[in-house]
Amino acid sequence: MSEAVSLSRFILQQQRKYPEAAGDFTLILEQIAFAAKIISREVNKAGLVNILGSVESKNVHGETQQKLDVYSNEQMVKALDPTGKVCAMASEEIEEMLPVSDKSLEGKYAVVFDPLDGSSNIDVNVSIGTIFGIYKRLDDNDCEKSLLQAGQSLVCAGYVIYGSSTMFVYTTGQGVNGFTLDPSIGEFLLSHPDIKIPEYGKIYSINESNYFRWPKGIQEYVNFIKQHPDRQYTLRWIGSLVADFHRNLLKGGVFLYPEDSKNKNGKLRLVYEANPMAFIVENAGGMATDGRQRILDIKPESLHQRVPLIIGSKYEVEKYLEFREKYG
Ligand SMILES: O=P(O)(O)OC[C@H]1O[C@](O)(COP(=O)(O)O)[C@@H](O)[C@@H]1O
Ligand SMILES: [Mg+2]
Ligand SMILES: [Mg+2]
Repeated sequence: MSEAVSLSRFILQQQRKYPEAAGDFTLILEQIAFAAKIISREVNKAGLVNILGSVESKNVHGETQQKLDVYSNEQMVKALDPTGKVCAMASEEIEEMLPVSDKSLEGKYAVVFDPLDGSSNIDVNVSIGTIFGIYKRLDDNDCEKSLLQAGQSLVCAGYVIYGSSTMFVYTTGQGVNGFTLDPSIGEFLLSHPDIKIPEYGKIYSINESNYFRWPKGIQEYVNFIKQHPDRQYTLRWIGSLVADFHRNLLKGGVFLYPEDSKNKNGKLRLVYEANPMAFIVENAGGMATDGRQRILDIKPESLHQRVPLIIGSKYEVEKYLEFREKYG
């Protein structure tokens, strides 16, 4: 039986590679894992405690906020701000940049997050998640700028999946590693070292109910993979980006939330959904594009801008780009 390696020990071992490191980054990552454990506890007993359903308020996207959206957002802020290491935060659930307490103004990092991903699945006990990205502070005077950096400037990105087990998956640019929560000891333990996404996959994940609103190139691409001459593809759509992405990361495949006549820029948000996932997939050997350019090259203009997202196994994403090139 291989030795159990806790997330805390793994993070510390990574830190030792940087003798100049002061431990700020380590503390931030530890606090995100801490918030994830608290959210996981509430998710696991969601039907028993008053955390299902929605609250009156709507978020900046006009979506009715779920109680768990609000609760998860609070846990992330409560975990990050007291560190004094985070000078700015951006969350899906909050319109403006999140204010931080005075002592954090000197913080060297900025954190973006989707506190609860897959909100439409909360009340029906289907896997949901949390997504995060960490940037180095850009400018001493204007910390908000640090939140609007291109994804290629991320120093760390990860997600937590609250599914049959709770997993914490992250990368700092040197490989992608997955840790499973052992509730009996309250520790994330290394269970999926050095994850590599297969170059080819047989799974495609797209909300086909948007078919007739797609540009021709996307319709032709989906028609093609349904009648692929050599390989039998299968459709899987959970409706939680984290869960659909996680499955494809392990098994190979492609996730697509492209633009359509209703959602001109797709549905997902660049800063705290597309960028962190793109950083992870590239570090696992995969690809992420908006159909025209690499997601990580896009310079965000606003905290909540949307972007078409095509992400997953290299061959599958390249095949998609071929069809867009050919049919528009
Ligand atoms: O309802 P649709 O159109 O299938 O969209 C599902 C997508 O929307 C999302 O739920 C959006 O994320 P949030 O739940 O964080 O708002 C993604 O997780 C998922 O991939
Ligand atoms: Mg989301
Ligand atoms: Mg969300």
